[in-house]
Amino acid sequence: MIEVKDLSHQFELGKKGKKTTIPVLKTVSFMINKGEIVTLVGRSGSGKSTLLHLISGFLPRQTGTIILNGQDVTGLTETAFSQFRLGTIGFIFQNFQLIQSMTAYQNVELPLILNGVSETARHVQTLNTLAKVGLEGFEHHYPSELSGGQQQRVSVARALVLNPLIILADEPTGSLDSETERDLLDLILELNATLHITFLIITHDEEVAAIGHRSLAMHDGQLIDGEVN
Ligand SMILES: Nc1ncnc2c1ncn2[C@@H]1O[C@H](COP(=O)(O)OP(=O)(O)OP(=O)(O)O)[C@@H](O)[C@H]1O
Repeated sequence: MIEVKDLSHQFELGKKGKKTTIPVLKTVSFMINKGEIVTLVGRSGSGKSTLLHLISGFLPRQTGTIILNGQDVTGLTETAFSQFRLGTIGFIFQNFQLIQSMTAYQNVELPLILNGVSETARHVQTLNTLAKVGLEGFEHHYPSELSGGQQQRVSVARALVLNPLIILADEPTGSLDSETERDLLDLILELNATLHITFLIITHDEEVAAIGHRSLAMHDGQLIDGEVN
């Protein structure tokens, strides 16, 4: 489902004539099968977010190959990648990244609007998805009127609404207390079991790492052997 081959990345700092190159990823290769939950662990600065941003196309690839659901995305134009991403990948972030001026309903409806779904179908899918994450009755609440756990559920619903095959998550429980964290982990396990969504989850948290079928460990931009839980 996710295949990464010889992916390297470097950032350039400084102005012309005084440029410094920082190698952040060094020929990273791995494969994740459909339906796996894989956690990505490693010290701060080891390159985890950079790897996730390259897989999602948020950062332009420099060298190496990324294949998602059998499609080599490295040859796609930015527009084609955006379209592909919309129907294939959902995202969950530590700080939820909800649009504050929109209700829970509107936040979840947005990907459907971007994907050209009709208003009637949008209504059904948005309500169904909010129900799936246990947020019936909270449709008209703004993010500021929801708890952290509820906001993260809205962001999970937004990630789910276009039926993605893959969900990429960057420290999804980083802003949650331990009880709310457990609820979110149970939701991830349920989505994986019922919808067979493949998850790649960056985490520093042992409880999160424990739900993975496997763990990939990064060190200084390189992948050191993954562990099977
Ligand atoms: N836009 C950028 N420009 C320059 N350097 C960057 C940029 N983004 C990240 N870096 C550097 O790349 C390295 C890897 O960063 P990255 O965010 O991928 O690490 P991480 O493992 O996700 O860390 P954390 O666990 O703290 O989120 C760090 O040294 C960081 O300073």
